[in-house]
Amino acid sequence: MAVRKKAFLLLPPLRKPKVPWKLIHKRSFKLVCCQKNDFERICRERQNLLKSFITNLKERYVDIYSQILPYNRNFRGQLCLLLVATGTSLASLLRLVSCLGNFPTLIGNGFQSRLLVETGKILFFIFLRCFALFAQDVIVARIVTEFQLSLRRDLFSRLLFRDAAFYYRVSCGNLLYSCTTAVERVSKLLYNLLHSFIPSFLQFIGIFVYMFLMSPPLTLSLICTMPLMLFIYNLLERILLRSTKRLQETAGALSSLLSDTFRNIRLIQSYGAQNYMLEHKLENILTRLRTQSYHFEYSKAAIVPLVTIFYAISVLVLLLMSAYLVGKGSLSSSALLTFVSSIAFLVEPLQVIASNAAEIRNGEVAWELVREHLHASSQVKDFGTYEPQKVEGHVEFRDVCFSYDSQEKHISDASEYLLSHVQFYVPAGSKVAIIGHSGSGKTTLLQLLCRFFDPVCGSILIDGIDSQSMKLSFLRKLIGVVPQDAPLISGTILENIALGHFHVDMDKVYRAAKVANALEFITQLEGGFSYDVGEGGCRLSGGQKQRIAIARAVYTDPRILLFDEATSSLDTESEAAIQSALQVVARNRTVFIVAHRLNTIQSVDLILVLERGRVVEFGKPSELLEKKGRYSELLRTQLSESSMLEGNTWKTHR
Ligand SMILES: Nc1ncnc2c1ncn2[C@@H]1O[C@H](COP(=O)(O)OP(=O)(O)OP(=O)(O)O)[C@@H](O)[C@H]1O
Repeated sequence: MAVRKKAFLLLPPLRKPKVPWKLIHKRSFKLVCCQKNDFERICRERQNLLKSFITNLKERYVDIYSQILPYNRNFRGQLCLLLVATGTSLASLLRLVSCLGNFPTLIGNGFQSRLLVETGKILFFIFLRCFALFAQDVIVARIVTEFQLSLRRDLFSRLLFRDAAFYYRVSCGNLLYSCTTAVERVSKLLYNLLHSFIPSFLQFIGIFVYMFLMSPPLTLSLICTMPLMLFIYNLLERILLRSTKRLQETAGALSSLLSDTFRNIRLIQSYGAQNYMLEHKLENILTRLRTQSYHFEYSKAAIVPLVTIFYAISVLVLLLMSAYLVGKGSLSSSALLTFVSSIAFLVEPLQVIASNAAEIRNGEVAWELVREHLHASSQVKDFGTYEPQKVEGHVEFRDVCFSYDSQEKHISDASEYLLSHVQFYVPAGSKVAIIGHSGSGKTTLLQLLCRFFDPVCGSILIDGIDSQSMKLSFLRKLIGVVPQDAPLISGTILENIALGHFHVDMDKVYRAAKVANALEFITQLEGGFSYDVGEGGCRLSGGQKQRIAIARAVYTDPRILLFDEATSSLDTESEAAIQSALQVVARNRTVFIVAHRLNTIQSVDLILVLERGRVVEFGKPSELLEKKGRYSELLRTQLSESSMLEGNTWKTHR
């Protein structure tokens, strides 16, 4: 027992994944110096290390592939065909080797019939193997193409339904990278796995068993260098894994930079920031990319030569061993010839596996990224089922608190909330203006109403029903939104007004455009409703974009309308057009207007004043004016500012 204990302590420390080397050395040093009564604790520690080592292996080799392989729905049938083709190619190879082994005994006896039969057999098996390899290629190509398409579809559909918090957290470049390059890399991984890795592995096992049955001592001498080779291979794989991860992170950053640059190209050009973007931003990433690419390529390049060196050493050991065995008379020279001809077929799969190692690692890292997007859960849950026949549009906020980072940290103090104990009731059909300083939480309040985020506490009720108990798609149809920046998608005006509708009702489109005060300018555009608005609506003015966004919100005839006002950036004519559109649109609907300029909200029924996330005033405009509180103060400040501005303008004109 004591000897066993000592032996156990002298074992090299098991490597726990992600434990730095220094720590491992410290640990092994402690192991050697420890007291005997610490033995049980050390045993437990080692068992845990072993467990985590096995879990790590399982995660890498079993879990990843068990998730990727069944991804394709029609996978099983095609996989069976692939197994048949692989089996046929392997069997024909083994038969080929054995036929080649018979050949030396037939040489020297002229063209006898057996020689012809053996030649015919060899030809047949060569053809059979070539046909099986062709079938393998075709089946793998079909599996991989189907896999790639269904993975792209699935990823895109998951991303379309992700919540707003996700899109604030993950960069656009990362998402582009995941949907394009990462998917291609995972497909390449599957291709390598089915086309090279599994057939090569099966070929290796088949030839190995065949050789072992022929001569166990020679086979063992051949593989005596294998543990060392596997160790080196494993080490290189780890290095590859690390550099692949870094490389993919940098590639994601590059995609982010590119999408950011092209989206904001006019801003960059107008500030003359092209050289800054090129020499500072891009150069930084390219330098990182260069270093990481070299690191990756060097490790990749080292794999095949190392495998070949170990192969050469194994062959030398084999030659020595065979000389000894032939000399002793326990191995015939024809058996030796068959054995040697088999070695080429044994080494070929090893080289294939080694040369594909880098791409397999690349694919595994890309899969981690894709899997994260596929399986991460949304913070906003769609558990509600309630879909009432008729909705009036009464809206109530009941003691609502909210913070954007409530998911990351626990909030104990109410003052840390962005919106704190917000409480108000808006009867159906009312027009409410939400006012307050920039950053006071006005837009956030509207985002909560649409359930882009859920409150940390309290509830939001529509017609007295908690909005979380309603089906999310129903709730979103109930609410029309005109955001501050009035975003448009690339396509025609028609597509933008009837966004998301497969069947377009042209009468409704005309009516929506008319009430949004957009019909006149649309009919003047070339192609009218078929006019292409360009990427993000870049071929329209700010006021035109706003009016199309209003028409879009009206098209679905929502009970509640949210308007995040951005009229301050428009000229007086566009602003007047939008204001009059709003007057029409607002009829018979509950409307929330985030107002930045108080002169635009003279005809509202209620005013809600937000200050640092708290409702400081709520009521009819006349009541609030009488009260002489925050609203009248804000109104006075804005009026004096605008009269000063007008005075300045007048002076300049003079
Ligand atoms: N996705 C987000 N993640 C973290 N913080 C956010 C996020 N969106 C907004 N904020 C922060 O929340 C606060 C309120 O933002 P919000 O857009 O609601 O203000 P606002 O009153 O509408 O401002 P403005 O009048 O300037 O549009 C701001 O301090 C802002 O920095």
